[in-house]
Amino acid sequence: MTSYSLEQRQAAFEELREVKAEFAAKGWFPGTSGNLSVRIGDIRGEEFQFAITSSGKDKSKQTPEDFLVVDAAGQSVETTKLKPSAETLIHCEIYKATGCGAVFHVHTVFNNLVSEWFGDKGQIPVEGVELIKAFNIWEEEAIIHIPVLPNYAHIPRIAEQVAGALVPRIPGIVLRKHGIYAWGANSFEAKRHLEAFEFLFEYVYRMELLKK
Ligand SMILES: CSC[C@@H](O)[C@@H](O)C(=O)COP(=O)(O)O
Ligand SMILES: [Zn+2]
Repeated sequence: MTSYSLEQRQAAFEELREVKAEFAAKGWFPGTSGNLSVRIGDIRGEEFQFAITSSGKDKSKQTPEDFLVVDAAGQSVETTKLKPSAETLIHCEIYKATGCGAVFHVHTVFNNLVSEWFGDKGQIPVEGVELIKAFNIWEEEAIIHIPVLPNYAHIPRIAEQVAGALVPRIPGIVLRKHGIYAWGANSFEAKRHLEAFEFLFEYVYRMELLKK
């Protein structure tokens, strides 16, 4: 059963459309990769719905078939031929575990490089960089650790590990040699978090080279 209005659905699609265009301009959707979602309405018990990008589309193009609405199990709640993102179950797990309002996923060269460099350690350390304030971490010279999970072809296998891998104050999780999932209370916050993560990954990558 759906618990949102047509206006809410349209507003969610519009929000996704804007973020998608901005990320596309940064080159963050190579080869049809990446997926974006925003929750529509509140989480009611275990029930919630969210708008998500449809699978396999060129996310740098804007078309009338870019988004659809799914439920907490990742099933479409609308009669449509569109398929939700192949990684919808990961979004479901992040919404359930965090109660967030938006989840954004991109593949970039920097997130792939650092995920592999620190993959065996299971976390990417970031030491004393100002931009961690984007995560509302205000301690001076704080050291944070961004979790890295192994990447599996079978998405349910990834999804079942998400909740256990989350680190409370870090609004993101990296899949090794795949990409990052970042989230926030709404799309504004999720975007701020994702942009901060990508800045930090480039910083970490370049710093590792400087140390050599
Ligand atoms: C085309 S490679 C990327 C995909 O395998 C996947 O990881 C991805 O991010 C996009 O999948 P999608 O089903 O379009 O949401
Ligand atoms: Zn992906």
